[in-house]
Amino acid sequence: MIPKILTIAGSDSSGGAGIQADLKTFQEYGTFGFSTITSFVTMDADENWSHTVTSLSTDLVDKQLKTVYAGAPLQALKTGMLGELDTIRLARKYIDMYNQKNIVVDPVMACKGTSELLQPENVALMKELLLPVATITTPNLIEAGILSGLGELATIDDMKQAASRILELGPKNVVIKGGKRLNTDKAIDLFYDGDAFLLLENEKFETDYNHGAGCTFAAAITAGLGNGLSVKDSVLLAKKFVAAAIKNGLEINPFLGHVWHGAYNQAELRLKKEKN
Ligand SMILES: Nc1ncnc2c1ncn2[C@@H]1O[C@H](COP(=O)(O)OP(=O)(O)O)[C@@H](O)[C@H]1O
Ligand SMILES: Cc1ncc(COP(=O)(O)O)c(C=O)c1O
Repeated sequence: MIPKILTIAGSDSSGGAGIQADLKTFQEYGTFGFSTITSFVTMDADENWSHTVTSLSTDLVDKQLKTVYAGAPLQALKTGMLGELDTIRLARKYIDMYNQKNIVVDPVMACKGTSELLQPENVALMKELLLPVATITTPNLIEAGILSGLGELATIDDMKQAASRILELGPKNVVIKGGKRLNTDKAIDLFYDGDAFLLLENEKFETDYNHGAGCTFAAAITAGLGNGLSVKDSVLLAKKFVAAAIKNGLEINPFLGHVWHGAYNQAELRLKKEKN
């Protein structure tokens, strides 16, 4: 049976991040995507692409979750941008009610290109209710600094310290995305399962077309878990998947460029075609 995967996240109408990134990625992984939308992120072209986040009522979130969980069990769940505080409570309620496994918590706190934090008051509740049940959490460098309480992270050693602190909050695994922000030649992420640190590296691409990279990476890990891969293998494959998506990023509008979620499979297909 095809793995069923749910994303509880915000909608990015521009198509690169949020729910849109998640569903595209789930599909690329051959899994069946479900969604519960928590909020809408809209961007204003007259205001230099400034972001506005409008949250959905908790009642509507509840109705979506009821719909999703009415069917058979879900093999994996990803959380992204969470709207109201009650939405976080609801997510936890459904996780407990349906004994949900394979939970990826992407602790989305800000959109790329904006320094302003999105719903900072959510961070405390996410720490309290979602991180303790997470199979893995996927903070970027800024989010890892905030979750760990260590502030600015500048080195791999800083990332290791942050990873240890984040694991104390309850998730079974953590991957901190050094990505473009870490001052290294390669794009380096740090995976930690409580036993050993593993550095994941790939070429750092010179591109600004990276909108949606974080969502795509977390969605790929979720779909890997849903497909039955181990946590480590899911992370290793997701790193390749998102690297291809960034390498083949697309100019979408005058303000930003998106990762191309279909790039990894298209490259595979091309290779297969060339072999035949
Ligand atoms: N310029 C880049 N070249 C290669 N990989 C990158 C680049 N920027 C980010 N990545 C990778 O993309 C994934 C998402 O990271 P990042 O963009 O930092 O997340 P977020 O969108 O949450 O800030 C990570 O695996 C990171 O290493
Ligand atoms: C709904 C939503 N979720 C998450 C993000 C974070 O995106 P990224 O994957 O680029 O970090 C954004 C950014 O615009 C968004 O609109």
